[in-house]
Amino acid sequence: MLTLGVNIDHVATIRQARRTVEPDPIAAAVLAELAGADGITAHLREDRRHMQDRDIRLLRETVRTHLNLEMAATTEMVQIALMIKPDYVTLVPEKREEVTTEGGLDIAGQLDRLNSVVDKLQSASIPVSLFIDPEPAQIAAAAQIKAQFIELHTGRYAEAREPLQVQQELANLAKGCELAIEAGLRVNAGHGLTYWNVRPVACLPGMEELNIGHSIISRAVLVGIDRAIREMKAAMFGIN
Ligand SMILES: CC(=O)[C@@H](O)[C@H](O)COP(=O)(O)O
Ligand SMILES: NCC(=O)COP(=O)(O)O
Repeated sequence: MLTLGVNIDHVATIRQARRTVEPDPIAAAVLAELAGADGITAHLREDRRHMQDRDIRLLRETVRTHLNLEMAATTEMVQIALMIKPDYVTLVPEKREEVTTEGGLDIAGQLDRLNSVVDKLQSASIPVSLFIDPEPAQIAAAAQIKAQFIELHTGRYAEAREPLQVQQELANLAKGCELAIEAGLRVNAGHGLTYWNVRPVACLPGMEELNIGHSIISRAVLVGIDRAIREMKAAMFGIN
């Protein structure tokens, strides 16, 4: 059954705009779970632009579904993950200057380094997901280093505007999903998914979890987080 991981980073983005204590992403996570979130996703960026270390510690104590910690594959982040023990880690590429995560990990280009990070996390019983573009070489590399999951980066699909381009990007995601499952990987997806574009991705055979943040939190500012999450689940499952 397809699940929804609600990414609460942008609750922290609003708090950090004033370096104050509200809104608290921990409260948002509790409300998200009450509204039907199947998991909570949080990205602890190296520059701490939104989530803070304290948030991750408290989320670990309070999340009742599962906690997906998104992080760069750095020594500092691996230490944090080993201490926090999230339910799974998603390794993502990070650039200080980017507005948001611009592309997937180049696993094929840093196989040894990522292999060692995946090993460290898995040795501590933390399953690992790798955030990648739907490219056959990256999928093969993810299988080679024995990650349990990949998360297909849906950014190019979300940004496509011409109908043919949208279809092409969706076909790339479908092919990526199929190749990954054949290679023994479990498949999640996310980035840039909205109420309007989520359904075709939700329908891809074998898709396990969609991680969605910006669109849900944007709607939550206007209609409340409970309604925003219930409406996203309805959009995923094609319920009007
Ligand atoms: C990896 C990913 O797609 C999301 O976690 C995204 O990075 C949300 O955080 P930012 O908006 O800081 O990029
Ligand atoms: N990994 C994707 C994610 O967690 C949420 O991305 P977005 O919906 O905020 O673009």
